[in-house]
Amino acid sequence: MSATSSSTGSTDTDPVLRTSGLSKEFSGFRAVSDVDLSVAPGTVHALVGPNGAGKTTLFNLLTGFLKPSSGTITIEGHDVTGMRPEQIAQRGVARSFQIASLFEELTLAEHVELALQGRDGTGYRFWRSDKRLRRYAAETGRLLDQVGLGGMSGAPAGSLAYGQKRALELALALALSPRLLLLDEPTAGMGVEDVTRTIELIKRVRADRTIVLVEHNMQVVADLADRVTVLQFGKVLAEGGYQEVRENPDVITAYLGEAVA
Ligand SMILES: Nc1ncnc2c1ncn2[C@@H]1O[C@H](COP(=O)(O)OP(=O)(O)OP(=O)(O)O)[C@@H](O)[C@H]1O
Repeated sequence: MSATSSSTGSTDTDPVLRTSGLSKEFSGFRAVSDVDLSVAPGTVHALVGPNGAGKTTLFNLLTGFLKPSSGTITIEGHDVTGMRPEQIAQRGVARSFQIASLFEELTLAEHVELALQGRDGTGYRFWRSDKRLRRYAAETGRLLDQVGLGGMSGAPAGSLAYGQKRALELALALALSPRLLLLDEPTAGMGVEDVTRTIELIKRVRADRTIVLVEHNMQVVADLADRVTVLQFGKVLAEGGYQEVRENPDVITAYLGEAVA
């Protein structure tokens, strides 16, 4: 016997995330069409594809921010189809937060402490919970260190540079101790140095978890992804290792089409 059974009845080689026939229509337009996706435990799985291929829509379906028109989503063997984002989060899934969700005047430490309170279900009552927040000080420090913001815990989020804000978002997602981490374009809008730093950061935090990332930057995909799913027109065009998919003639044609457009 090579795989151990967990309390959910799944094994450690079963997919962490699986979709079957997953589709999303917007007024009759199929943005995601019949997608079968299987994400193996402990892997970094990239979703790529030309503009408008359906990556963000698929990401939003996986995290419960959109409800599928048809098909199913299972996480660690549990059917989560149609569940709300917070119900999916309770299953050990976190997505990267958007910068818009940061509060300019709250410090980095306060952001992380609030995320930790949210994880523990103690609510977000930060205006009367000084004692509670101190409970989280050590964990907060560790998380900020992990994303390279250790020396800045008392700084307001509004004072951070763009790359640092993205690093803080990652710390907020990690605060939920997710087994499955979903990252939507973690390097979007970054300069070369921040991209390199983010790649190293994701390499550090990938231990003991599974990561799905939507990413345009092929260098990032090449460096990080064990498996790549290429989408086009809402459908899976190809899947495999990075080298395998980049040599796939259909993928080359899809990206050339985008370059010409
Ligand atoms: N809420 C919506 N209503 C109608 N159409 C939508 C909606 N959201 C997305 N679409 C359409 O669905 C298709 C897929 O969009 P999506 O944003 O998922 O693609 P993407 O691969 O993430 O693109 P990009 O790389 O440009 O971000 C596009 O044609 C888009 O216009």
